[in-house]
Amino acid sequence: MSVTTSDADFQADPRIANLAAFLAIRTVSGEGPAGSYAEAVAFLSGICAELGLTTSVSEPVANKPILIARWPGTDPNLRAILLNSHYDVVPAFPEKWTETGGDPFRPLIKEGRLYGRGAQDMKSVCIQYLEAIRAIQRARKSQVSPFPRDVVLTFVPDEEVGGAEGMGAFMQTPDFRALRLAMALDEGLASETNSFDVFYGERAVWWLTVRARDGPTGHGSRFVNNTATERLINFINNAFAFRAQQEEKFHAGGCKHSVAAALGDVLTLNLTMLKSGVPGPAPMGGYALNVIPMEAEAGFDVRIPPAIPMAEVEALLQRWTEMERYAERADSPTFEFNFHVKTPEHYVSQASEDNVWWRTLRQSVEVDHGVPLAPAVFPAATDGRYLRSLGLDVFGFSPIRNTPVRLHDHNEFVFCQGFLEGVACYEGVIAALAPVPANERDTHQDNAPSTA
Ligand SMILES: CSCC[C@H](NC(C)=O)C(=O)O
Ligand SMILES: [Zn+2]
Ligand SMILES: [Zn+2]
Repeated sequence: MSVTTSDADFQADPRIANLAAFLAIRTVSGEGPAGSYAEAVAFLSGICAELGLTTSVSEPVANKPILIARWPGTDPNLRAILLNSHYDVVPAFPEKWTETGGDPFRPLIKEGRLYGRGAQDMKSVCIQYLEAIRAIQRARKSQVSPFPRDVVLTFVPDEEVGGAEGMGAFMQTPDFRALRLAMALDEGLASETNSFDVFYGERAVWWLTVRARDGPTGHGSRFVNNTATERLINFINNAFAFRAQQEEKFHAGGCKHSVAAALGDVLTLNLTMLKSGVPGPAPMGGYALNVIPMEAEAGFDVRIPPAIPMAEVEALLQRWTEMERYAERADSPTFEFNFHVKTPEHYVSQASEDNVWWRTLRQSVEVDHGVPLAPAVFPAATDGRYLRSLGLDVFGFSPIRNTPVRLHDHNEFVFCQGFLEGVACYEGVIAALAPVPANERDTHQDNAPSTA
């Protein structure tokens, strides 16, 4: 992307100024008391008021406000288009933010880039939605929507910590049901290529601990076999062998997508916790190092692509506990699985031409805006899974391209020019989706609460 505008020009652009001001609000999820959540909602409400949008706040969990804004359309019988975004961000390590002088919450424009925590994930999208509506209103010299469908915006907290007290709680409320949604746009990822990545589904998340318990013990000077640690290590090695196959598949997959998007096609499994040992005296490192522990535990983050059935992974977990040479022994440790997060099923929206929402989005972005779309499975979990679990078509789309993926990373930034391109892109997308006539895909969805 050639940058011809100076940093001073970008600084003077009120759309970029709005993003910079929003980036300065410290909305780190989990950093209570949630004063900054309220500040973010007040800030966004101010912009909504400028645009004449009706707003309300839903607070199913105290101090975790969801801002709802509505741009009413001309036909109240039609279901609404939802533009969802989260306003919380992940923590940052100030000393690593070399581009902003050590403060991730002091946004800075430098060489056409706007730095700040949340620049990609996903405060840029929050502001792009609003600025796109402003642009449509300006072009028409009216704040009254010309489109049949309502456009609803939801700005939610806590996505970064799993969304249970954000979108997860909100979708159970009458406030959510009152939205009467037809489909939704939600977050995507920055793309390192010239295309925009668009996500029609997500990998399922399994966070589990595996415990081998009641194994043989004894003196650390002897050959004690079939122990909890040995069996757990074997389990881990089996898991890692499968992981290696998946990694090979990932590398063989070519470069159709950015790395992050290509992850959506394979299963990843990482060992994120490991513990064992018998407590002992401090001089021995706090462990009785000459006693064989009867128990060992490992924790894993597993992400399962829609192409791999969950039952297959369940069967693998069982198989990895088996170790042929100890099959007949009575002293084998018992394996216990504890799932701390377990996405129950894959929710996938149809990214094909016979889905009117996909067709309309694709035409708007590819044909009208001239940017290719690369459909993919989101590698991690977003609030999109809650919405998809209701049967809604959801497309994860952050119109940021030719940009290194810096979400959750130091010196997160967007190109100012790219941010403005995204505003123009959403102008077209909103103008394309909001007039879609009643169709078979928006009459059967009742947006009822779900237990997902
Ligand atoms: C179980 S919810 C976890 C949510 C988190 N989302 C992101 C986008 O990092 C993740 O995928 O780890
Ligand atoms: Zn995000
Ligand atoms: Zn995130």
